[in-house]
Amino acid sequence: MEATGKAIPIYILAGFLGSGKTTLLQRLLSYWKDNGLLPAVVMNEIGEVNLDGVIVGEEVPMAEMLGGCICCTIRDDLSMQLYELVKTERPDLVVIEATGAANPLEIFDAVTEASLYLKLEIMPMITVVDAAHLAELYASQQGKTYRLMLDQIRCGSRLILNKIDRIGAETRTEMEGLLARLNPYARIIPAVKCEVDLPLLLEGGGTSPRDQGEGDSGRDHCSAHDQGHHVHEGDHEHDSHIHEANEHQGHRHEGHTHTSHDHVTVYTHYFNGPVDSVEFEQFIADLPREVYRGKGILRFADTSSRFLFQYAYREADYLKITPQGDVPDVAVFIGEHFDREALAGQLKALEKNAGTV
Ligand SMILES: Nc1nc2c(ncn2[C@@H]2O[C@H](COP(=O)(O)OP(=O)(O)OP(=O)(O)O)[C@@H](O)[C@H]2O)c(=O)[nH]1
Repeated sequence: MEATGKAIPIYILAGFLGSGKTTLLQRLLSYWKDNGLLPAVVMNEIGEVNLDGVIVGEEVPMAEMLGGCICCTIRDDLSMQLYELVKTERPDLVVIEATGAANPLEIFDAVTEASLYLKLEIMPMITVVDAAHLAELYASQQGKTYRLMLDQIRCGSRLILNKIDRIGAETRTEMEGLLARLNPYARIIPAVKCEVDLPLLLEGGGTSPRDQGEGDSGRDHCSAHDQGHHVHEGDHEHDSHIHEANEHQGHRHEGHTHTSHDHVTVYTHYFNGPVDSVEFEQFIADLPREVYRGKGILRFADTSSRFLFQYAYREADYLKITPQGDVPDVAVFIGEHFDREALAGQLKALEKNAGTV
């Protein structure tokens, strides 16, 4: 067990599904590598395949936790994964990118467990917020997604208000004000594609209430957490808050299925062959509103290339890629209570039209 030596900084990237965590992760990894550091990554995907791993590339040491959410059923694995990663790769720092459906408090708790046998320094938590998505949910003020987003905002020490290209100036001012009210201690950084001043993002400790010796008004979900620079030494004072959060969100810690969060539905589709690009784009455009995230790798019948597609908050993006290694043609859809059978039927029809089944 690691008793001496330098503490390893642990960065937790929080933020709702599709907000831009992987986009930020890519920037951070390049930045650290350019500065001669070896970063390692723990990736958690609620689906069965790690497509973000394909984006990040093979040269970064990575632990994958698939098919569930860190904060629920597989959180006990996180400390083991961290331990293994640190022992085998000896990285200079570790980034944990949790599924966007995760409650950051519970990830924090899982990291705490690892700090019992590894010397870790938990760095200020970075939350990425999809500005357009937040604006829409703020207008309706309801739903589990909105509450989860609020929890993620309250827990961050750095809040990246991302995708400001998708909102107007007035909404941007409104959203910046909202973030400041929800979390008066965090640094708010507006951005497009998470293009932020990285040294500034990473610099300094947290601005947590404890650092400043202030009260914790407005941080009811994260008030017990010092998100600042410190070596975490088995501090358990946050437990009661975590249990509150669990009850509040109706989380279960056992009986894992693909719907480990009661409100989250996941459908993973493995393609039997290429599909028509126009038909697929139409299928994506017609996705029900309950599907809020989609990503995958597939082949189109009309080109020989493979494409990575991304769908987040009603915006789709296609990128030509050549994945390393053996990556299947697959698509993962995540949302709230959508009809998996219907989606499966539509995708099978696309395959049939292209003559692949
Ligand atoms: N319009 C716009 N799109 C963005 C911006 N930042 C990221 N995106 C796109 O949003 C999609 C999701 O980005 P990711 O970085 O994969 O999001 P994520 O939070 O890692 O997603 P999960 O891992 O599924 O939770 C991608 O298609 C990105 O290219 C932005 O500032 N503006």
